[in-house]
Amino acid sequence: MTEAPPILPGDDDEDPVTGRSGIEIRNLYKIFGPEPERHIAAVKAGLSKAELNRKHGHVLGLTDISLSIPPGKITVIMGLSGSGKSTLIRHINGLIAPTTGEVIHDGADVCRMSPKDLRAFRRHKTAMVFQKFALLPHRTVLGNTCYGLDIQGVPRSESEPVARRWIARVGLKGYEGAYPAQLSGGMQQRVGLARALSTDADILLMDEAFSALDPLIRLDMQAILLELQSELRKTIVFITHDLDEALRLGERIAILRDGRLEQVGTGQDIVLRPANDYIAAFVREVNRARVIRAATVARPVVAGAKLPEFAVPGPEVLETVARQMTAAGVSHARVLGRRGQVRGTIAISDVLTAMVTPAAAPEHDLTKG
Ligand SMILES: Nc1ncnc2c1ncn2[C@@H]1O[C@H](COP(=O)(O)OP(=O)(O)OP(=O)(O)O)[C@@H](O)[C@H]1O
Repeated sequence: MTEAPPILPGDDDEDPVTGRSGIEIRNLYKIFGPEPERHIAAVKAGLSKAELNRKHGHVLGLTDISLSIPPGKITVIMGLSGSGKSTLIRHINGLIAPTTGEVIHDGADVCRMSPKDLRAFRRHKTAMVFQKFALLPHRTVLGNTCYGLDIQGVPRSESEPVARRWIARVGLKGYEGAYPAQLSGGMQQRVGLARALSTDADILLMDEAFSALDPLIRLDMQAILLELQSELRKTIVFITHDLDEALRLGERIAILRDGRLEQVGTGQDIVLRPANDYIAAFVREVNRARVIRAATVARPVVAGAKLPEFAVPGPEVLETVARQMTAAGVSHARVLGRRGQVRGTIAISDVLTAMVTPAAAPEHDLTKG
């Protein structure tokens, strides 16, 4: 196949069980200000962000966030500026304590860990990739990549081979001795990624990690992340304010607005079944052909009917399916699941209709079950 790798955020088939623990965020509230506890009851009773600010001079950062972050998947947290994305991700590694609520990982509440346990959790279980790269200017690529292992106390004789491996994996072999100032933005963020991966942390927290990059470099980094993730299956929490990036990367997408969760679901869910007008407006301009997948539009197989010979993968996006069917000169195709099983059939007219008509797609949604 000559196509680019398909965009596969999704609900087509179950992912293999990774055996790792995810993150469970429960009823999280965060009020910023000198006396957050004084106002929590009023906020829980419905005091709005604007009222809290006007009457009491406190800022409501997060309101009643409950979110399951599954292990081994990329969960994207998206929202506009000020919606609470950074505040939420900082709760996950305990950089911020909630006013009330819990962040459970491996049976322990990150918000209530002792300083010692929290330090160990941050160093060994989580790694962060930042928007502004956060590389140390006086360290080489190799020195920066070793940094996470240095603070874990791993000797250089052990950390350097690991770091060199990851430097090669992110495409920077040969640059081990270069300094950050000698690298482009994209290359610096590859170092950021190599540094995060070197620690072997299960949880990768990526805060607008690609937002400072030029569009093409950004696409490149997204592709690198997806490729690495298909093998590593880390628990990744990726923050972005960019819907295209969210749809490309997110196996699960949580949309925040003013500190509240508006919708959580797959990219398909959000584009095809927006929970409210706000989300609908958000996704209106999305290129549906690059989001909706063949399995979503497929019709169930009719017993006894002859199956078309031409086959398309169920997780493939419609843009690619349309191209494949047109190139093959076929009007109908079988739709296959990830394991090669027949999921249904698809007509080119269904593909084209779903690409342009908001209501057309969910009718025969075979992505569930
Ligand atoms: N330390 C703080 N003190 C007071 N208010 C804060 C603090 N940190 C965040 N806030 C407020 O909490 C809300 C959420 O901010 P946050 O930075 O989490 O949003 P964001 O979605 O990450 O925005 P951006 O995309 O601009 O980074 C905003 O109203 C912000 O002003």
